[in-house]
Amino acid sequence: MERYLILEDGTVFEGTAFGSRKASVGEVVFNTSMTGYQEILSDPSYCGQIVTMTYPLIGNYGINSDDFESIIPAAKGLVVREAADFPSNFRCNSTLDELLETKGIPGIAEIDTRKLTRLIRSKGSIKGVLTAAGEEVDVSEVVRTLQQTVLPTDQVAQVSTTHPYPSPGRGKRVVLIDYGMKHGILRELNKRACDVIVVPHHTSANEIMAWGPDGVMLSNGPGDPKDVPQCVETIKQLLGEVPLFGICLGHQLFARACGAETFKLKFGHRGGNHPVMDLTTGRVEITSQNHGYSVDEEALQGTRLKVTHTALNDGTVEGLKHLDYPAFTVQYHPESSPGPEDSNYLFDRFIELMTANRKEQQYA
Ligand SMILES: NC(=O)CC[C@H](N)C(=O)O
Repeated sequence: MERYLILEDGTVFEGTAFGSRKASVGEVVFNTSMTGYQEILSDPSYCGQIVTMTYPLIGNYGINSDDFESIIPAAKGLVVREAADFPSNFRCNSTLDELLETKGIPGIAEIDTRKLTRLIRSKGSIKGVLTAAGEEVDVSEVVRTLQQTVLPTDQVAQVSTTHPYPSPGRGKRVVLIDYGMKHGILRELNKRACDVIVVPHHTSANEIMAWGPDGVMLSNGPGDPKDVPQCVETIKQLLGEVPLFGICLGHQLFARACGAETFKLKFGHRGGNHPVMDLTTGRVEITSQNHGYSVDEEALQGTRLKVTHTALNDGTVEGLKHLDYPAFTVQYHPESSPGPEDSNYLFDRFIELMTANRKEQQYA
């Protein structure tokens, strides 16, 4: 059945519908990962976005019960060149088409994803509509409405947990602030025996400290860091009280809490092979990334933040540490899911930081 992807600049892509039959609106972005579509679709940071996969064959190993990064995928749509009809993998228990249908996410196939990606790269991330399957539309009317549409700014509230919950361990007590957490972060902490309490994004610093944490983890999440100023305030209050480790949105919120600025990148970094240099060691990590905003390096002057990592593709800030307090953050995804695991060591660094801080407090 036919379906259209219509962009706010008037470009129309005609393709075939799969997944949910309904229409949807979102910011159209592209991801260059060759595999990992299940993790990408279920990464809550894609809330409100229509994701284009640049790799031409998607769905070929199906969907399994192990690789979800959240229970309810929040992406607004999926755009592919070819959607595999007959997946083959020993873990596969449903098709991509079935998943998208049950979760109410529209998909479009047979799209020239190279052309679409080049368009996004030259014009920047752009609003788009996936039309309802089989429905004829008045393109100029759709474009006009789309141009006037303001996309929601409450994505963090949409995907964060509403109640605190434990993920117990016998090791370090970590309060994990859920701005739209990928399960991979929790998995990495639990793998290191952490006693994790996941809390909603609006939890106050007092409530967090009342759990007696050894450290606080600031998760990834969707949207613009400027849209959640109360989360920035909470981080300000936590800074210096407890070791902090932030990932992606957590990194951006931390930077803002320390007086830095963030800005929107033209088309973002989304993929599984982004090279990042660790400026301390000179070592290059191949990283998994998904972000549309970035910390402004120039605005770091006058703050107590030091750049620890930079992106080799465009030189933007990829890691920060605080010069006075035990706190560090990265823009990329050390939990991978999907992608290379080169930066997994950062979770060990967080454990070491918590241990060192505990010792310092004991002998203070
Ligand atoms: N993965 C993330 O946490 C993304 C952070 C933020 N929403 C951005 O797009 O930059």
